[in-house]
Amino acid sequence: MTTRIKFTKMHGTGNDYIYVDTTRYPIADPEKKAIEWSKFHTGIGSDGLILIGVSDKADFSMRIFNADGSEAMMCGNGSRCVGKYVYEYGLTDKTEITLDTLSGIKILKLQVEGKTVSTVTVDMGSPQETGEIDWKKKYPFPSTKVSMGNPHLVTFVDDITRINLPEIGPELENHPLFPDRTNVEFAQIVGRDTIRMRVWERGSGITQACGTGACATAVAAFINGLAGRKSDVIMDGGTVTIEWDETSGHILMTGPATKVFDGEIVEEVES
Ligand SMILES: N[C@H](CCC[C@H](N)C(=O)O)C(=O)O
Repeated sequence: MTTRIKFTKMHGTGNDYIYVDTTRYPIADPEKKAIEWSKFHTGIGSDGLILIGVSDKADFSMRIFNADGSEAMMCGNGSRCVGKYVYEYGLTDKTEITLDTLSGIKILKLQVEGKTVSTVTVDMGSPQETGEIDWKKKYPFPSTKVSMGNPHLVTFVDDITRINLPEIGPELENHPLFPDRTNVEFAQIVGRDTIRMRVWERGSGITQACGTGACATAVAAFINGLAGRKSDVIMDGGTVTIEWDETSGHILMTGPATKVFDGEIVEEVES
């Protein structure tokens, strides 16, 4: 017997995922499929798998699985692409959408040009925890922990090109200080309210961008007096604008969402 699963490949500033509408194509074992389909040479190739579903608390739900199969609480770049998907594939005609995630309900505002969604602003809620880490002699820099529902470790350096991310990324991701591991961001202030950031993502390694990581970086920059409440975060795959709204305390992330292609997975299953 064969199963057919239609999917859409999308990216937000280069952070690419496989998107499946589980109202039409249910996925029984998403952890396993995320590992299998994310592989570049034997699968589709992506940073992970995102499942779009229904919710009794919001317009839609989103689940995100990293390339190693681990499920995360939230995906900033992914949430923008979900907004684009549900509008362009006719699941809604609303341009303000609520999205149920493991880190709570997020509000998406779609910027529409004709029939396509070009950019999305996501109300990411408030940062849930911050803290400073002094590594003492272990590392020559302090770091800032910021939770956006998922854990981030942000470190500011004078020259980001000198950071060996493939080496230090997994070291910090798996440091004993972080029982659930952590996402790892290195950042450099390159102008007024302009931050260059690179990321080693928990469960996916180096990605082109990280939406929650950009939020965490902007929060850490403001806390450390390195930027104002609104800043542009420039990542390998593109730039997002982050605003820490003073009145609500919420973080607003605005950035692009791009569709790459539609595909179909046809799998033989034992009957
Ligand atoms: N690797 C992250 C999930 C993906 C987040 C990122 N791609 C984003 O855009 O926020 C974690 O394990 O918490």
